[in-house]
Amino acid sequence: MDDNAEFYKDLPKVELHAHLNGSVSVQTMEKLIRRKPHLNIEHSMTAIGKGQRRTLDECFEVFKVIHKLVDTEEDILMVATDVIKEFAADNVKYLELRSTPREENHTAGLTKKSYIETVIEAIQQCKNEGVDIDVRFLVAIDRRNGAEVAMETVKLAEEFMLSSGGLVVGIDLSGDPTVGDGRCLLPALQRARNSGLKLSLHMSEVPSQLEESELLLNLPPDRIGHGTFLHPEMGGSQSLVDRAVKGRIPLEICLTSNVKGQTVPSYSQHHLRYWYQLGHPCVICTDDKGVFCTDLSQEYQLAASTFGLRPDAVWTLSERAVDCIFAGDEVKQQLRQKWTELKPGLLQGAQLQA
Ligand SMILES: CNc1ncnc2c1ncn2[C@@H]1O[C@H](COP(=O)(O)O)[C@@H](O)[C@H]1O
Ligand SMILES: [Zn+2]
Repeated sequence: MDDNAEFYKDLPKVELHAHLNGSVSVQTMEKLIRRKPHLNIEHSMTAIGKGQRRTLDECFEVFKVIHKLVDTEEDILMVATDVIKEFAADNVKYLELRSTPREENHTAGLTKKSYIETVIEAIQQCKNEGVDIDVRFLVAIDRRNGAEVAMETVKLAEEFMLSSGGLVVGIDLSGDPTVGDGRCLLPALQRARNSGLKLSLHMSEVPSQLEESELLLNLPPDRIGHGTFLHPEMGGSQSLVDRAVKGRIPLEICLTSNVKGQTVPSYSQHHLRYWYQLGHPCVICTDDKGVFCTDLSQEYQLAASTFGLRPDAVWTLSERAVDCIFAGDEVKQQLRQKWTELKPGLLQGAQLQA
């Protein structure tokens, strides 16, 4: 990696693909482990360090461990405020957090509703404290839980879309891609779309999801998570690519997540190359900054060093991400203004160093 780390850190950024419980930092994890010593959980069980890789299956085991540590309103409030502040410290100016509402029978009071309320409370607390970041929330559907839970989740999201003052903006479809069938989730996703919730769907994160991806693309989604195996060279199809291109449906790109989860063999073989060369909207994201030990600055730096992007191209990548956010035009305008103000100082500095 080049030593121009400061440029990537100072770059104003937009984060659109961050799972709350995958984004928990080492520092926050320490606090959680101290709260629940009886669980005998060690750091090595909650993160995948430098140079390490896991199968995607093993990644999903990590989430199970983290969920044991984060199972009360108090935990969720702490985790969410810490995560928001960490993104802000990394110069993320706009963040869409996503999380799967859980109810925990053994802990008094945690319901799916209070789960969402607690995340919203964290967002509001950060706002009241003047943390310099605009945060929105996507309510997540875990595909393994089936059609009924998906519908229930959409109804909850609809309620909060109306009552949260614009904080809940959409739905995420995620969870272990090797489990469950996206087909049965279509009615819930369709309903979400009709009610004005935006859709960000994990699609073709693993091979042989061709049919499912076709159905999901018919909705269509507002953004695609990963899309690793959509294109023909990866066993996808030209018609899938054509549809994504025609709809200009942005791809959320998570380099380290894909390499550490071994769905992509190496950074240089990442599908960002394919889509970037097409001129398709691609947004650099972290996915799970805690689990994969990264941050958004590092992901931008990796994209630049892997694909030879000069500072002005990196700037354009971060600026274009603003076009892909789910919040309305007014927010987009405010962000564009911010980017315009910051541009001269940052690019001049980068050119001098280059
Ligand atoms: C690595 N690639 C991935 N693919 C699919 N889903 C993923 C994921 N990474 C995270 N999640 C989803 O996010 C949950 C954890 O955050 P929340 O408890 O919701 O905040 C995981 O349980 C999974 O459903
Ligand atoms: Zn994801």
